[in-house]
Amino acid sequence: MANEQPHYDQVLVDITDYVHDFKVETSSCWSAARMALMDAVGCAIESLHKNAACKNIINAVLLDSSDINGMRLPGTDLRLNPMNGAFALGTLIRFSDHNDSLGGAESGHPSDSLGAILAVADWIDRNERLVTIQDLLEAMVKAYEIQGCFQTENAFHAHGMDHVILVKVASTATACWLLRLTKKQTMDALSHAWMDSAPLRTYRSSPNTISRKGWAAGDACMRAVMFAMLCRSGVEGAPSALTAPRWGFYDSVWQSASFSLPRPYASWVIQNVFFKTMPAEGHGISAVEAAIQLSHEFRCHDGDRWKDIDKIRIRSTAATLRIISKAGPLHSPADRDHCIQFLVAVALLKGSAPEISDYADDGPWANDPKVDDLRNRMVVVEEESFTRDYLDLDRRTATNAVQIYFNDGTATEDIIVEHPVGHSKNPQTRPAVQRKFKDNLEHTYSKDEVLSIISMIENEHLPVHVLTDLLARRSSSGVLSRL
Ligand SMILES: C[C@H](C(=O)O)[C@@](O)(CC(=O)O)C(=O)O
Repeated sequence: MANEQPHYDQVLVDITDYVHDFKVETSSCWSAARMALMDAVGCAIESLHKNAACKNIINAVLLDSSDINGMRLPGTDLRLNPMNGAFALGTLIRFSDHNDSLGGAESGHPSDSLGAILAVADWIDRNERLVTIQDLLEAMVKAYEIQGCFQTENAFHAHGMDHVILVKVASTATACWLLRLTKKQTMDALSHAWMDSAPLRTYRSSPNTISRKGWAAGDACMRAVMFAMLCRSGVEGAPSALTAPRWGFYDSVWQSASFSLPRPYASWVIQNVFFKTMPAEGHGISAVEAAIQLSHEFRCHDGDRWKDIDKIRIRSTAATLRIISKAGPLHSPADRDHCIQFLVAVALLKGSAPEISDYADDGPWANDPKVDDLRNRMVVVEEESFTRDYLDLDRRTATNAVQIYFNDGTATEDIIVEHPVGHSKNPQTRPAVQRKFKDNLEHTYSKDEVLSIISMIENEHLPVHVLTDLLARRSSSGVLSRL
């Protein structure tokens, strides 16, 4: 075979042209990006305060690192190099399964990339040149779009791959843009992201659902920043990383000649993500809403009333059955927040949505026999029309239907929820996301500080470090400390 230098793959060219040349202009897009930024920052602060396991994982990687001019990790007094910062922030945002998500042939969390974007933006702003809130928001719009366009029609899970490959690609592209790499350097860095491929998604699925699903995004963010930094320093890429016969991504792992993309990259995704109003796997959230409604109507959370339940039927999408329908013991918080039967049982018994502490091994529900008892009475089936509408870009429903059958032969209405709160088509979404942000921030910041953070996010000219300075918290000793 002739060892000719290949042209850059079209996928690399298109992502690069988009990330360097696209201009975000519409005000609805800026406002969507602000809301996404607030939500993701809130999720990071929430994990820091409510998820000890998350802190242990970050500590294990950071050791005692600190960098005097480093990016400031929100909620802490850590100053980190951008790679460590991307790991830590990406993990904090994602760990509690509360950050925004997007369905499609592949599902995923577009805000995972903020781990890389904010780490890099803050680090550049402190060390090299001004980076404004507007730059940060623009990078978010672009990362969301790249990840979301790939998610729409390409099922990475069908190849065993985890969707964080897209976090890696989207974060690499936007880190390169923020760092002002040339187009050639950007394509080189992107080629590394594709060559890196994806971890196996077995850590997200039964019987191996483990906490790695919560730090995989941090890992992807960290590698993305590393590729951008390497290529900035002149490291070469592999122009045909995807299309090279035999060894490229397509021949090696994709078993197909290309990806399918729904439309040219623009700014659709940021305006259509699903904001989670409860920390739970996204495909189960409308079932939780239905279960809460039923719990209130039939007082399932009252005393022994749950014992009158004979059967619970959940109709759902193929994605739900593939990702979160599980029988048998649940072994960890990750296993529980990825189990639709656990989510519905807790919602029925509590009469409200599960919270982070409800998943803990020593939490109130993990060892409550009522939960398993109810789980055993559930039947989860696919409703093909739900799957179709979920994949239909115009409808994008996230439907579950829940119906309870009682021992006396009666049954409840079949409660169908198509657009749960958090969906862009649900009018309650914006106020709910604003409430969630305030609740998450008020763990750490005073009400006045929360108002200042909101007005900083609204100030497009503000240097990013001014925001991250306000988000930083001193430890009681006033010195740099680990989490
Ligand atoms: C996007 C999903 C979620 O809402 O958490 C997902 O469950 C998707 C998946 O497992 O494929 C996730 O863990 O990222």
